[in-house]
Amino acid sequence: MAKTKDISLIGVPIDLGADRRGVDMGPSALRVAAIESRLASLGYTVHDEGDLVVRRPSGYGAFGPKLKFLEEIGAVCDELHRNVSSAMERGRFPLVLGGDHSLAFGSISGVLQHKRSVGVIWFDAHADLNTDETSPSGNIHGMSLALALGIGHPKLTAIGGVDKKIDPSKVVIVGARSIDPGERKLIRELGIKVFSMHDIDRLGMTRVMEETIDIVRDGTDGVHLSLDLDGLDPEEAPGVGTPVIGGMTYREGHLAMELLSEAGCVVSMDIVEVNPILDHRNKTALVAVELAASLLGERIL
Ligand SMILES: NC(=[NH2+])NCCC[C@H](N)C(=O)O
Ligand SMILES: [Mn+2]
Ligand SMILES: [Mn+2]
Repeated sequence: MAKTKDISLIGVPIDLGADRRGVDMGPSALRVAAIESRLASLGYTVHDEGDLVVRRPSGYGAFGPKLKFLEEIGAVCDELHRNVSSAMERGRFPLVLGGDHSLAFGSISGVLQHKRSVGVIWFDAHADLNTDETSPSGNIHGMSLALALGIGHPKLTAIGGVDKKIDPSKVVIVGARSIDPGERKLIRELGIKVFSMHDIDRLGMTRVMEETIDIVRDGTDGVHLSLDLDGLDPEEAPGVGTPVIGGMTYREGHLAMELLSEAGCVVSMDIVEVNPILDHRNKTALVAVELAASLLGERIL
């Protein structure tokens, strides 16, 4: 699908944005699941750029339990912003291997450096639209979409340049089934389009993705896909830290990727929340690699 034939794999071994430890081993689990050779078999030249360095904290840090590990997460997102940006500068497709979902505002700000306007598809059981004021947990992985919209702690929203953020009318959340009260309020205020599991059940994935693609592609010059594995049902993707029952099936996930691949609009991607400690025989990383391969052009026939 993508016009670019070079992919940069950027590992971000961070688990500080979430409560359950172990998601920092996600990049390794995805490599063990053969992400590099799978994408190479589709004709891409894959450049594995290794992992970013994540500082080890001693406590929650200066901002306390309402914004846990803000300094370390901010530092790694700043670094990721530079890495994604330089991959795009070299004409490569940045594929970010997480790590928890806090990293996404770093990758999105990197993409924004190169595009006038970017659409975002947030594939997730959650909305990740909390701020330090609304978050029930203080975990930054539940705040990253809000941060990408420029909402949240200024120390984090400043990453990548304050003036350029994504437009809420160009964001679509797909697969949501666990939304906090403050997030619901923000979704209404900003008019963010959400296809919840209820909508997927009623409309079917084909219609959901057709409408999603229309929204994110219209008036933008590229789409960032942020794929949180907990969007899938825990039956298909058990290795995640915040599983929510009633998610997408394996086929629904694939169909979404195949339709996106046909649309040819995705320019960058995150794979996040793969936690091998909670997984069964690397099942979740293997599914993630399947989905990435579908997105990047693999077909049944
Ligand atoms: N990326 C994720 N898995 N986010 C889960 C967020 C859970 C909850 N909404 C919170 O803010 O704490
Ligand atoms: Mn998420
Ligand atoms: Mn999630």
